[in-house]
Amino acid sequence: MAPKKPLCLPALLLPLLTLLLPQAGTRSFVVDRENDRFLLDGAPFRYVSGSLHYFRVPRVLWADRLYKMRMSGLNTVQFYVPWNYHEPQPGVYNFNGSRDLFAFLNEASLANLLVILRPGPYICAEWDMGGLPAWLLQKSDIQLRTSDPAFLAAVDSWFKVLLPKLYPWLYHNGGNIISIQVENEYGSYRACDFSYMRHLAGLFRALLGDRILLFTTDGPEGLKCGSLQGLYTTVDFGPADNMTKIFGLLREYEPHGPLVNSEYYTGWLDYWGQNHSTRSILAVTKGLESMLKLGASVNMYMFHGGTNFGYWNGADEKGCFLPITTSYDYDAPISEAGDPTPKLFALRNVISEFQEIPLGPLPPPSPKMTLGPLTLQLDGDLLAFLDFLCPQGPISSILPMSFEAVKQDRGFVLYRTYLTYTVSEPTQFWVPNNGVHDRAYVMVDGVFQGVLERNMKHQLFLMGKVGAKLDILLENMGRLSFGSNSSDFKGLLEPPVLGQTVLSQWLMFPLKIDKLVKRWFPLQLKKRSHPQVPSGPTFYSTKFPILGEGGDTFLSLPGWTKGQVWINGFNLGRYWTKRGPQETLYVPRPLLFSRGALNKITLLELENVPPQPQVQFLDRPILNSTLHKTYIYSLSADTQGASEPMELSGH
Ligand SMILES: CCCCNC(=S)N1C[C@H](O)[C@@H](O)[C@@H](O)[C@H]1CO
Repeated sequence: MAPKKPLCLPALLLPLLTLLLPQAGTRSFVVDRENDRFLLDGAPFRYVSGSLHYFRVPRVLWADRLYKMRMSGLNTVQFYVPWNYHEPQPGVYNFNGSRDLFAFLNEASLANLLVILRPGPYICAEWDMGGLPAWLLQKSDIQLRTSDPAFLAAVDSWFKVLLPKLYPWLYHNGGNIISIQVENEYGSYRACDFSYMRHLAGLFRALLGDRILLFTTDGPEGLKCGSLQGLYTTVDFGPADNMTKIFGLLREYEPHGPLVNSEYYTGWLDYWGQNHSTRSILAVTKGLESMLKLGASVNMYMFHGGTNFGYWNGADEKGCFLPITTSYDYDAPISEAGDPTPKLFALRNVISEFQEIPLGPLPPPSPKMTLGPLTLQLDGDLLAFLDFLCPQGPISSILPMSFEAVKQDRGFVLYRTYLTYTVSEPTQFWVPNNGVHDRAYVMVDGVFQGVLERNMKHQLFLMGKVGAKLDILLENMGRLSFGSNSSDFKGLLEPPVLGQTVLSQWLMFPLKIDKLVKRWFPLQLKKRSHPQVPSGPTFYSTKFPILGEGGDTFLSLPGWTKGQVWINGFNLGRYWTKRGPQETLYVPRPLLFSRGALNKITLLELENVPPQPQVQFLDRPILNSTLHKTYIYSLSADTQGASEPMELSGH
């Protein structure tokens, strides 16, 4: 059902346009307030929906996942549109390949699924900066998610590109989008800026017409600041919450119309360094059954979680800085590898009590593959490839500059200075005001000295001769996606101190590591320098064939500490074996070459390489490893002294 692309007509002509589109007059999705229900084409309709994020699933697997959702008994799929995934620089738009949102809409249509679309501009989803583009922070005083004119100008510019493209996909225009959410849990944000929400509502109406159902979603505590006249109010809550109480609260905002839970949590997210989260099948199914009995429409968040490939994970800050893991399995009904779980069959049984589900079996789990162990070869330390990693050369400044100031959104920046005097005794090296955002790997003349981490209490002591090179590789571990501190600047935000001396005269090297790794594959760059003893940020790689057809697999990195992985040039995401709870990375079968063709795996190990630099491919994931408690510290004011490790409270 690929509707024809509309002309880009002025908004006032939109209503006329709908009469020209095929089937436009006969299709409708509306709220029937008299009978507390939705009507689809005039008939009573309740959606049973699931969340799946196209930006967390390789495009070649979209159809497979959507088919499984349909066969589970869902009639609708809900997904966000991350602004930062589609507008990498101001005015530069990308809707191609894995970013082709319209191809995803079409796949949903082919799977006979209606769509609930959530374009933000802020989305959260544990996604980097909650979906907002990092380049907004180049105006360092911008007030995100408010009626700040600078923020609204960027929002307007983005939505004037996106929303007209969605117009033909609206249900009443012949498409499959039945409703669109404005912002996301705005009531949980500190600003409570009603002129901002009114601006968004006006913009959506102007660009989408007045027939599409616009709604808001908030937790029970957010309804006051998150709901708005003219937008249908919905709530989100999980199996452990008091449904009766929360729906009662909702009725204070929507006395009539269908009850809607827009995010019924089937599982939960994971943070590096915290225990793996799960939600019981019994609790999740009981809650769904209760809501369906009430006639409520429900979206299960997540129905299929997928993966935070690359650097796309977001973060949370609860005392410690808590990056989200690479896996977004979410203990969801469909696993990260796309396999049906016992939770899915249990939910399918519940759904079948209330509405017809498609006949036929759910597809079985996909074939899995084991391989290895593979021994990796040392390509060289990261510093050896600096010319390739930063071909345009460094930016020089007296004080260190942030990622935003050097226009690097994610990944790594190398900060370099030279000792202007000899430090003959081990001398404390630190960054005031918790100024490491987020992890610093410190080297003196190329020799790894150790790590400083945001909100953690590490102590480093350095020595060096006058003129010694002091290098700090700064890692952006993902921008805060939730909470009030939404302007999460990255980099060395304060000049480091050695003993009593504030270090100045810095060179900043924004590193284009992904470009280098892609160039390596299939080319093998000549080693730039004789590799030193492997320590600190170091590249390793190897090539390997898959003799048979192969299958999905899970990369295990026993003994490695922390870093980034690429397979055939694709950035698979972060690993942090030493911190857990995730110990394996999902490798989708379509990333791999089979029948003997050579694949290439490249690691950037940031800390310490194991004596045996080997990796393995397993036929099952390990997402709940025992945490290494030494890596969990309390937060304290100065964050510079050692503290006793403690376990953070899980969710
Ligand atoms: C640590 C949770 C931060 C708040 N987010 C919550 S409650 N959630 C609601 C939010 O709308 C959604 O995008 C997800 O972020 C979800 C948690 O998976």
